[in-house]
Amino acid sequence: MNADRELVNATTRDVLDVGPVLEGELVDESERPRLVSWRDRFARWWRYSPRVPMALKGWTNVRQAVRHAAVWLLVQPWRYARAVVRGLVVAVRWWRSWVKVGDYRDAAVASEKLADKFTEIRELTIFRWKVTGAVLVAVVCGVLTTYLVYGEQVWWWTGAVASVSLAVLGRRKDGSPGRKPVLSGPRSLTWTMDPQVLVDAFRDAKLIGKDETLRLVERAARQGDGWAVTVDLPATRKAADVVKNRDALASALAVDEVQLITERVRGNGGHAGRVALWVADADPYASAPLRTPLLGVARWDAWRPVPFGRDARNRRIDLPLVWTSLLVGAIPRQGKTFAARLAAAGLILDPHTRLYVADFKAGKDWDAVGLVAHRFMSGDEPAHVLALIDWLVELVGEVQGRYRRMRELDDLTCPESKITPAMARDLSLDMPITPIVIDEVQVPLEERTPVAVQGKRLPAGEYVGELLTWLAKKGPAAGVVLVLATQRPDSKTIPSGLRAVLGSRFALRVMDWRDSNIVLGEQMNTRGYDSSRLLPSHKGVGILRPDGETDAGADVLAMTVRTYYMPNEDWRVICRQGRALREQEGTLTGHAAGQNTPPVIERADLALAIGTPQPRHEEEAADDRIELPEPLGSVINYLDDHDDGRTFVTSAELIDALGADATWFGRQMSELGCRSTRERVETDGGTRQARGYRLVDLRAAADRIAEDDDGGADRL
Ligand SMILES: Nc1ncnc2c1ncn2[C@@H]1O[C@H](COP(=O)(O)OP(=O)(O)OP(=O)(O)O)[C@@H](O)[C@H]1O
Repeated sequence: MNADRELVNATTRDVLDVGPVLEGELVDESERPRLVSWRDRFARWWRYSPRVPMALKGWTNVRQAVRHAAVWLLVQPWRYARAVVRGLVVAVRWWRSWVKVGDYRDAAVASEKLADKFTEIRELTIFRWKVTGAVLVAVVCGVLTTYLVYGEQVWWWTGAVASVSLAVLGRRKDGSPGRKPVLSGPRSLTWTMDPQVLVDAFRDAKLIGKDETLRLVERAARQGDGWAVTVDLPATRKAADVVKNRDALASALAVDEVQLITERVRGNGGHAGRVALWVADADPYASAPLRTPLLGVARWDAWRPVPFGRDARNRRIDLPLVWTSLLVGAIPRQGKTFAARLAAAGLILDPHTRLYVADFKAGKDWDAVGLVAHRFMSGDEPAHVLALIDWLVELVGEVQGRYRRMRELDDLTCPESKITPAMARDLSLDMPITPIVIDEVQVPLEERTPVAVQGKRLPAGEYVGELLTWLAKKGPAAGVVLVLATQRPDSKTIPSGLRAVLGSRFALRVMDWRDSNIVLGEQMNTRGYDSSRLLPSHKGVGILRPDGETDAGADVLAMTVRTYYMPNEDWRVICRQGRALREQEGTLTGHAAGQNTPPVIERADLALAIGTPQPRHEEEAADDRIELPEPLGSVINYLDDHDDGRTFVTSAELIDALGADATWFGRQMSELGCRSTRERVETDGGTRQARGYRLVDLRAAADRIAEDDDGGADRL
C-alpha cells in the first residue's frame, strides 16, 4: 500500500521527505598525519630558529662554546697586560712626536725650509715641554690632593683608570700602525680556537677581500685525525676558487698542502659559496698502507664499484668500472701496476667476466692472472704487439657481434642497446663483462713495425691506437672495459682521440702539470688538481677522476686517493680464488683453461666498423697536437708558460707579450671566436677595470678549433 503510494508520488515528481541525508568518506586511519607534539615543535623551532644562538643548538656546540669560553677567560689577563704595554708604547711615541713638533719639522724638512723655520720650531718645542711639565705638575698635585682627602684607595683608582686607558689605546685594531707584533707566534691550529685567525688566513690567501668576512656554518670540531670546519664565503665568492687555491690557504694556515682538504658542499645543505675544510693533524699518507678489503670476500660482483683506496679522511673510495674505461698514468715506480691490479681484482673475483691481460712491462707482477685470464701475455717484443692487434681485432668483432645480437633481443631482456647484469651473467647469451687490461700501453702504441691493413702498410702502434679508440668508444656499452696503464702520459704517446673517450682517470705522480692534464683532462690543474705536486714518497697516492658516482658523491670532480696496497702474495690469493670460482661456475676459458687458440678474426666486419686506416705523414704521426691559428696559438702557449692559476688575462699583457698590433690582435681574436670583456684586475695601487679575455673562453675556443680539426681528421 505504502509502496504504491510512494510510486504514485514519485511519478508525480513531488518533493518527498525521506529523512536526514548523510554524506561520508572512507578514511584510512594509517594515513592520517601524526599529531606533532609541542615538544617536537619546540625542538624543531630551537634547532632552526635564527634567534637561538648557534652555541646553544646541540650538545656538541654547547661543549665547543664552553671550551671557547674557558680558553677566552684564561687568556684575558695576558691579553690585557699586553694591551697596556702596547698602549704605553703608543702613548710615549705620540707624546715624543708631539713635543718635538714632529709633523711641522717633517714638513719643513720636506720643503727644505728647516733653517728658516728652526726658531719657530724651537719655540714651539719649548712651549710644549712647558705644557708637559705643567700638566705633570697638575696631575701630581691633583692625585696628591685626592690622596690627602680619600687616602690609599686613590692609588688603586689611578692605576685602574690609567691601565684601562692604556689598554683601550693599545687594543688590537686592524690597520693601526705599530700594533701588530712582527713575529706573531705559531699559527697552526690557533684557528680552531679563534675563528678570526681563519678569516685572516682567507684574507692572506686572497680568497676574500680586506673588508669581507666569513660566516661559520659549523664550529671547528674534531673529525677523525683532524679538525673540520664549514664556512660560508661572502656573497659572490666561489667555493671552487678555494678548492683551486688550496696551496695558498694551506700556507696561510701553516700546514702542508697534503694535510688540507677543501671541498665544496653540494646538494641540499650546500651552495656555490659553502666550503668544508678538513685539516689533518699529520701527513695522512705517512701511515702504513691498508690492504685491499677484497682479500676478505669470497666473490665480487663486477657491476659493483671496486674497492680502490681511501682518501685523506680515510673515507672509502670505490671505483665503478662497468660501462666505462680507466686510464692510469704516472712516472715509473709510483704504483701504476698496483692500481691497475686493484681495478682488475674486483673483476677477477666475478666468475662471469672474461679477462684479457697484456703485460708489456714483461715482469712478474701480472703472472698470477694467467690462472683466470681468457687471454694473457707478458712481453715487450714486436711479436707481442702483433698478438695484441689480433686480440683487439677479435674484440672489435666481438663488440659488433654483441650489438647485432642485442638488436634481436626483446625489450624485456635488453631494454636499451646496453648490456645489463642479467645479460652479462646469462651463459646462453655469451656476453660476459670483458675487461682488457694493458700495462705499459705506451709500448704497443709506439711500435713502428709496419702492419698490412686492407692492402696498406702502417705502423703497428698507430693501428693499436685506432683499435683502442674504437673499443673505448663502442666497447663499454657492450661490456668491454678498457684498463690502460702508461708510464708516459704525453700527448705523442696516447693519441688525443683515445684519451678523450677514456671515462675514468687516475694520475699518480707525474713530472709536470701538462702530463697531469693529459691524464686527468684539460685544465684540471687550474681547478686545483695537479698530480705533479704529489710527493715522491707517497707511493700509490694519486688523483682520481671517476666516471660516475663514488662514495665521495656524484658531484665530486676529482679526489686524492691512496690506493690499497696489494702485494704479489695477496694478488696471487685473489687470482687463485677467481680461478676456483670459475671452475665452480664452468666459466674457465681460453689461456686459463689451457686452450691457447688464436683469436678468430672477422676481417669483413672489422673493415665495416673501423674503415681503412690511412697512414699519416711522418710529422703528423710524430706530433698529435693540432696547430692553432694565430694569434690564438701564441696566446695559448704564452698562457701555458705563465700559468699562475689566474682566470683572466688583460689584452694589454697579451699584446705586449706577443709584440702584436692592438687593432689586428683584437680583430683576429674575435674572428677566432674569442670575445674580450671588461673585468676588475689587481694592480699595485689597488684594482682597476681592464679589457681582456677569460681563460676559460680562450681555452674553450682553442678546444673548439682543435675538435673541428680533429673531427676532419678522425677516420673512425
Ligand atoms: N698503495 C700503495 N701503498 C704503498 N706502496 C705502494 C702502493 N702502491 C704501490 N706501492 C709501492 O710502489 C712500488 C711501485 O709500484 P708499481 O710497480 O705498481 O709501480 P709502477 O708505476 O707500475 O712502476 P713501473 O713504471 O716501473 O712499472 C711498489 O713496489 C709498491 O711497493
